[in-house]
Amino acid sequence: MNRLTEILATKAVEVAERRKSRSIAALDAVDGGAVRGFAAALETRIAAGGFGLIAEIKKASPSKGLIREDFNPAEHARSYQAGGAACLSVLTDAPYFQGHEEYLIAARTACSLPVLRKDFTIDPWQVAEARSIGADAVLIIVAALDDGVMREIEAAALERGMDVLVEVHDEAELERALTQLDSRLIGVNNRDLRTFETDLGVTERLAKLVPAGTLLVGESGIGAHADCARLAASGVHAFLVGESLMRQSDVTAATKALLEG
Ligand SMILES: O=C(O)c1ccccc1NCC(=O)[C@H](O)[C@H](O)COP(=O)(O)O
Repeated sequence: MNRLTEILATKAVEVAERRKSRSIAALDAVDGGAVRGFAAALETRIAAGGFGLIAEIKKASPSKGLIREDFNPAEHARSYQAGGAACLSVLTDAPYFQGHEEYLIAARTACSLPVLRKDFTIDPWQVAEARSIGADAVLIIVAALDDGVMREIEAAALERGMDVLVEVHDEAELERALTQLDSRLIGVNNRDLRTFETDLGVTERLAKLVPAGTLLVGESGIGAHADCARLAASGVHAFLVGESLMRQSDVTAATKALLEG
C-alpha cells in the first residue's frame, strides 16, 4: 500500500466516525462567519504585479516528521499576513500532520486572510464541517477521488460560497480536473504523494497545458524566492508554501524574503 492509499484509508474511518455525531444540517446551522474570497485574494495580488502566496500552517508531515516544535497557529497567521501572504492553508489532519480543527479556527481568528482547510477531502460532509469551522476553501486531490465524488465535493463547496483548490500531479489528473470540474483554481503538487519526492519541474511541465483563465498554484518544495522566480518564468504566480516557512525563526521576514527576494 502506498502512503496516499494508507492516508485515505485512515481518513475514511475517521470521517465515518465523525459523521455519526453531526449531520450536515447541524453543521450548516453553525455560523462559520462570512466567507473570505480565497481565489480572489490570490488574483488581487497577482493583478497588482506580485506573487499570490498561500502560506501553510503545518506542524508536522509524513515525509518530515515534526517540523515546528514551538507551534502557535495564531502567531503564525499574524506573521504570514504581516509578511505579505494572500491566503493561509491550515493542516487539520491529526494522524499524519498533527493538525487540528482548532488550529484553523485560531489562525483564521487571528488575521483577515482567507483560509484553506488542508485535509484529505473524501466526502461532501467534510465540506459542511470545514465551513462550520470557518474555512473559506477546501482541497480536492484528484488522485484521491473518482469523478463522481470529486464533483459532489466541488458542488458542496460552491453552494456554500467556498472556493476549491483542485490538486493535480500529472497530465491525466490535470485532464480530469479540467473536464470534470468547474473550478479553475488548480494546484500542481510538486510532491508525488506516493513517494514524497518533490520536483519543481512538475509545475513547469503542466503549466504549458493549462487553458487561459486558469489560476495555477505551484505547491510543495518551494524554499526560496529563486524557486518562485523559476516558476514565474513558466507563467505561475501563485504558490503554496509550508515547510520552508514553518522552519524559520522570523516568519514575517522569511515570508517577505520569499515574496520579494
Ligand atoms: O508534506 C507531506 O509530507 C505530505 C505527504 C503526503 C500527503 C501530503 C503531504 N503534504 C501536503 C502538501 O501538499 C504540502 O503540505 C503543501 O503543498 C506544502 O508543501 P511544502 O512547502 O513542501 O511543505
